[in-house]
Amino acid sequence: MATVVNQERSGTGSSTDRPVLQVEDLRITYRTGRSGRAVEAVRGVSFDLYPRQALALVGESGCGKSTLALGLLRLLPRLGGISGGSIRYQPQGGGDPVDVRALEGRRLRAWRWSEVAMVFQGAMNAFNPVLRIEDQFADTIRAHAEGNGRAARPSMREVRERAAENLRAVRLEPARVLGSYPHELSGGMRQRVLIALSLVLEPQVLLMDEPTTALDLLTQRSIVDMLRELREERGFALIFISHDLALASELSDRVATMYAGRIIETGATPEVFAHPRHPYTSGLMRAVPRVRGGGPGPVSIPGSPPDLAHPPAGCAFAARCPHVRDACHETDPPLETVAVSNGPELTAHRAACLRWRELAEEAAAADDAEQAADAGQTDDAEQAELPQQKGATE
Ligand SMILES: Nc1ncnc2c1ncn2[C@@H]1O[C@H](COP(=O)(O)OP(=O)(O)OP(=O)(O)O)[C@@H](O)[C@H]1O
Repeated sequence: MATVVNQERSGTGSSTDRPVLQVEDLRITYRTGRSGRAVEAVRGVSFDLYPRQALALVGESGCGKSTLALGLLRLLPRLGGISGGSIRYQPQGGGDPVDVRALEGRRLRAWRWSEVAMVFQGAMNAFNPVLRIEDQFADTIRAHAEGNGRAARPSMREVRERAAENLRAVRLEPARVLGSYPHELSGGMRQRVLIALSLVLEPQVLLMDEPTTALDLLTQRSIVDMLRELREERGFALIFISHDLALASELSDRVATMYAGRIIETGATPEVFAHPRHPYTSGLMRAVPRVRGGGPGPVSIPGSPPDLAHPPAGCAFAARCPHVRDACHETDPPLETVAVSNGPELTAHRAACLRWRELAEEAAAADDAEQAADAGQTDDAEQAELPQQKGATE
């Protein structure tokens, strides 16, 4: 087990870093309807997040990504709650780890935002529409100063200075933005302001739900570049939720595919996308259209995720899996280490599929056959060209 823990160390964090967040067998349950029927939306999720690491959570709608993020921040709606497992947070510069499940009241509010902050989906709804941007900064900075028992209330000048510093960090002109109302800014600017607001208390972890949804492609591009630079400059770890695999591949060091409330595949992002070992991850990748064309067109995954009020026996993906066998309906496979990448990002690649070994062998054989066919075609083409070239020189 000790080796697996070491292999988990990954991303840009060094192997001597301690995880900033350790999530162990986390379970989150919603009570729904009059009967209070239980729906387990997160069903035993474990992962370690290292300083400076960026982890992408991918998967279809309803797989539990947002519930997991809200649970990590203890921001679940009233009918939801953590029903099992643990979340441990390691403060920067040492100190005792924090049991996040045990935080309450003032301590919880002080921890949120100043240690772990979240940028929610939909930049407009996250603002108070009647407050200028500088007042939104003032609210955040002052609320946390009070929460931490600071005697003097930060002055508006201090607020403006801190806000300006953070706005410049997200490439916005403070003079243009501070006095504006949210509706006076473009979508891309609002998203940048939200990122600046979430970073103003210098959290160690930033959670983002769909960081670039509803933005045009060029704006998405600049937000992605900015996030990458900011992470390098400030050294926070990032967890982001995305439906967009291209974004995940660009912005994350590590990816976790979620399905029916579980992580069913995880590993260093380049390794997982080059060699997906769970048929669900492969299916998600095949469902993405290729911008440059070539190769087969996108293929959707038939069916939809299971109803978590009645989770199926065995593998939750079995009903939709093109490689299903009878055993898949009986056994719920655990995450198994399928490969270890020994590059700068030492990470265990793990997948929860009974058939991963066979499928990996089949995929390797198909790759070999394809390469042999390509080589054959090249030889044929060269042979076909030779007489012409000869003819041309004669
Ligand atoms: N407020 C709620 N009350 C009851 N059940 C909920 C609630 N929110 C989510 N769920 C249940 O939890 C499951 C996971 O939902 P969640 O929103 O976390 O998924 P998601 O992967 O983040 O989807 P999306 O990408 O659409 O946000 C849903 O299928 C639903 O059954």
